[in-house]
Amino acid sequence: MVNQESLQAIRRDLHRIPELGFQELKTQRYLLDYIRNLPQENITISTWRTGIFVFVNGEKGSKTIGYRTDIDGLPLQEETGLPFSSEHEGRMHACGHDFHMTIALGALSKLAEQPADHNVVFLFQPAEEGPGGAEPMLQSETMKAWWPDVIFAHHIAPELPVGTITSKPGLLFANTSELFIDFEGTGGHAAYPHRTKDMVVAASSFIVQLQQIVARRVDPLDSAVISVGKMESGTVQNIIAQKARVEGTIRTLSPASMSIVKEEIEKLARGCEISNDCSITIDYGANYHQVTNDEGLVASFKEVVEQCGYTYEEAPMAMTGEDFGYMAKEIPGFMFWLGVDSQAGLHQSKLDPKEDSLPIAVDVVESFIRTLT
Ligand SMILES: CC(=O)N[C@@H](CCC[C@H](N)C(=O)O)C(=O)O
Repeated sequence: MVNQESLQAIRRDLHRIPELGFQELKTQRYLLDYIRNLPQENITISTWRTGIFVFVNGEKGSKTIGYRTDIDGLPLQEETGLPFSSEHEGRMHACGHDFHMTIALGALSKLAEQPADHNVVFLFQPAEEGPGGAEPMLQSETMKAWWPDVIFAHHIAPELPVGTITSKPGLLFANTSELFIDFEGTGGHAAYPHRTKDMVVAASSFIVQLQQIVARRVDPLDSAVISVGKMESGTVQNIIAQKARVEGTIRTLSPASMSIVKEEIEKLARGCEISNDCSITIDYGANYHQVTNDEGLVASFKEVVEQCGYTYEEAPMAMTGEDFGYMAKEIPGFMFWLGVDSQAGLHQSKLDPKEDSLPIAVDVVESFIRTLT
């Protein structure tokens, strides 16, 4: 029985066991145990690394709808104080993937019992937060065999009230690239800075200059964000640091601006090497393609949301990244935001989404799958 109570129980179980990308072994086990307890007549299960595909045969089976949920957590210590808080030190479902998985299990339970006209392929995808599971999952043999005609996914939106759902045709999420920069100079005694190449100073000035790329190199009618989330340097207060490491992320609304930002970062690095007499290496880590929503699918989805009696609003573009962008690049698709009303936002240690949004999401997902022509 899929209801508020059963969905809440699943969500709380999953919330306790967040795991990082491609380490989601307990999560995969939990999902498989749940799925294997559903009626099996209409479903076929296939695992892929730490993820899972589930194919649900439709009554008519003329079309296949893809529905993707992400399954990984974040490297963050939870501070909600909830009785079902994360049992994994320094790991938290602070991006709502526990909600996403629960909604998918709710919809899967309903379809396994009573299939839709169309086939549905559920993708429980690892590593959305990094290093990116969508692109390799898309290239897997199972995906090729069960290739969907359309695909969709969702994300919780803490700033929206429960009962409100938003999306938009066209560009929804940004292009992203991770950014890891290592500086190496010459450390030494803090009393003799002139005999050293101070990497605290080099990295600090580099970080400040990064913002000038956004302000002066990117077309203001386009948009870019460079955020540094972590900086590490030095050993003790009276030793000048030999090394520094800066970790961040780049977001742009077009692939062209992403190239410009990276070219400018390289130039800045060469200048910084000369002026600080140091060496700098740059690694761009995981890169995600922008999410572009299919106009026709969004229009059909809006109708479904309103027919179900919920509020549909047009979403603004967001600088958030989503590796679902790779799927929507290959297959007509879209994402939507689900209102979950939490004072703390995404990637915050006190994120506390309201669980009464769960049955609403299951209702909308199931109705969309059943009514799509
Ligand atoms: C929805 C969301 O929060 N997605 C993440 C995706 C992370 C991409 C990658 N690790 C990066 O930081 O560039 C986001 O931070 O937007």
